[in-house]
This record gives sequence, structure tokens and C-alpha cells, in this order.
Amino acid sequence: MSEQRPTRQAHRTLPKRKRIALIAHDGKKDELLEWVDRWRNTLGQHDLVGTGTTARRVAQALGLTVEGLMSGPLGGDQQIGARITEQRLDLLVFFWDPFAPMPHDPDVKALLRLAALWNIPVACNAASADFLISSPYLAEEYRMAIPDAGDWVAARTQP
Ligand SMILES: O=C(CO)COP(=O)(O)O
Repeated sequence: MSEQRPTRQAHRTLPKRKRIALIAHDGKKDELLEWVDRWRNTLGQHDLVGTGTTARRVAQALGLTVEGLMSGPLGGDQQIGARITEQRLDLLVFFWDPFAPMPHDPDVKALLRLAALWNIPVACNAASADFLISSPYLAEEYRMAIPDAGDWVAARTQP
């Protein structure tokens, strides 16, 4: 049973204009702001969304439009995870803090699990975010394999 997993026969095409999530733990927010500032023109050509505090700080400091969801500890990480599951998010930039104890660690794990599951490009620090944002795929459509959800349910409901 534990070996059961969905096939990866479905596909999804990421649009040219990406939906990018920005999240940073408190100890990493300044680093994220610096990173966003460096890539401000590029990021301005995409749709940005973030957990509550991160989104507001990016919007206030840099004047970018960022859709603010709930703050992470109040459910924002899970909202981002839901968007991934619904194929409504294309990239995740999440500067999580390896030094901070995470009071809502299960939310963080759940979000990273969904990103891995749905084949979402993820950056967890400035260097990986540099690579991700400078990829030629950023401004192009990108076709990728994703789990076949229909197949998964069908296999589990066979009489
Ligand atoms: O907690 C977070 C990520 O796990 C981030 O939430 P905030 O952006 O509201 O600080």
C-alpha cells in the first residue's frame, strides 16, 4: 500500500505569465526583500501572491502588487498549497529559516510536500531563486508532467 503512487502521465502547461508565490520566515524576510528588489522588473511582469506578512512587506517596501493571503501561521501556507493542488500556482519562492524553530512546522512540510508532488519549481534561498528567475522558461510556456489524479482515483475505486 505504501508503494502506491499516482502515475505521472498527466501534463500541465505553465503559462508565459507565471503565478509566483513569495514566502519568507521572519528571519529571512529582509533577505527576500533584497532578492525581490534585485529582480523587481522581472517580477513585475508576473502575478505575485504571498502569505500575509511577506506579501505586505514586499508591497510596502517595493511598490509591487502582491496578492496577500492569510499569514503563514494562520493558514497562509495551506492556501498556497491549495493553489498548487488546483494548478493555480506556477513557481514557489520560499525562504524558510533553517535556524528558527517552526511553531507551525506541519504547515511548512505540507506545503513543500505538495510542491514536490505537483512538480512545482521551488527556490528556498537567494541563489536557487536567482537560477529559477533567470531561467529561459520563465517567460515561455513550459509543459511538464504531473500526477494523473483521475487515474489515481480510478485505481482506488475499482471494484
Ligand atoms: O509563516 C510563514 C511561512 O511558513 C510566512 O508567513 P508570513 O508571511 O505571514 O510571515
